[in-house]
Amino acid sequence: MSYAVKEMLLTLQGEGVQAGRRAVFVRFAGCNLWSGREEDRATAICKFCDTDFVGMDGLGGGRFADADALVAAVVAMWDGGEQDRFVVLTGGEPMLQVDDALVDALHAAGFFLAIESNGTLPVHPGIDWVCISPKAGSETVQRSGDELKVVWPQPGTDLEAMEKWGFRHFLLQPLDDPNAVTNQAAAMAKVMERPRWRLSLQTHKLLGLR
Ligand SMILES: C[S@@+](CC[C@H](N)C(=O)[O-])C[C@H]1O[C@@H](n2cnc3c(N)ncnc32)[C@H](O)[C@@H]1O
Ligand SMILES: Nc1nc2[nH]cc(C(=O)O)c2c(=O)[nH]1
Ligand code: SF4
Ligand SMILES: [Mg+2]
Repeated sequence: MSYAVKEMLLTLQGEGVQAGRRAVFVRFAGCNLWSGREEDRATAICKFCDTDFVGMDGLGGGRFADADALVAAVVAMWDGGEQDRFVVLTGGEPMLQVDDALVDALHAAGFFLAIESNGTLPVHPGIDWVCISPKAGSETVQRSGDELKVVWPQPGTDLEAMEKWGFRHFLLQPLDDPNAVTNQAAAMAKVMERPRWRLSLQTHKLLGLR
């Protein structure tokens, strides 16, 4: 299978329990909860997306003919030794494209594989670190993994029900929109009220990283 990649970048994982780790990000093109067009945002299932995932025109992006071609680009972007190789598969929705061939080829190249997924599709069982970020109005079928990262506030979200899901870590990430300061306060207040949850900040935005 070929892969449509919006962009590829070397940066620090900014969010969640792995925040601070050097990582290659592979941002797959396309999502099943929003077209990515601004004129469709108001009617999309996911309305608050902070990401451009349309097309293959970003830095390091393109159409990769097969898993070996994509992994060669990831290795080149890693630009380091063979230890501690870390790749984050994101998007868009990566589970629309991630398959056995890609997971096997990334593992063969020595990478630890993390994914950022909206949970509407089962995550590939070979992924080493599963981050699910559910979206109100969609069905979360992937209810287990390493971290559940809920963007907050998000009307229609039942945190108590989610606490019964099979995750190791439960995170609230303030919604980044024009009300970001209010949203940060709401997320902090919710963590004080429900200590199962901890705060996830988008540290790359605070640091001016991509
Ligand atoms: C752009 S999404 C791509 C991966 C996948 N489609 C998903 O939603 O998990 C990456 C992460 O950014 C989060 N995110 C997107 N827009 C956000 C916003 N405006 N404020 C805070 N987090 C946001 C998502 O919830 C997700 O955890
Ligand atoms: N630095 C950085 N960390 C991230 N963690 C998750 C991201 C994403 O968009 O999936 C992201 C991102 O876009 N940049
Ligand atoms: S599911 Fe993820 S990529 Fe898709 S629109 Fe929502 S935040 Fe953006
Ligand atoms: Mg992002």
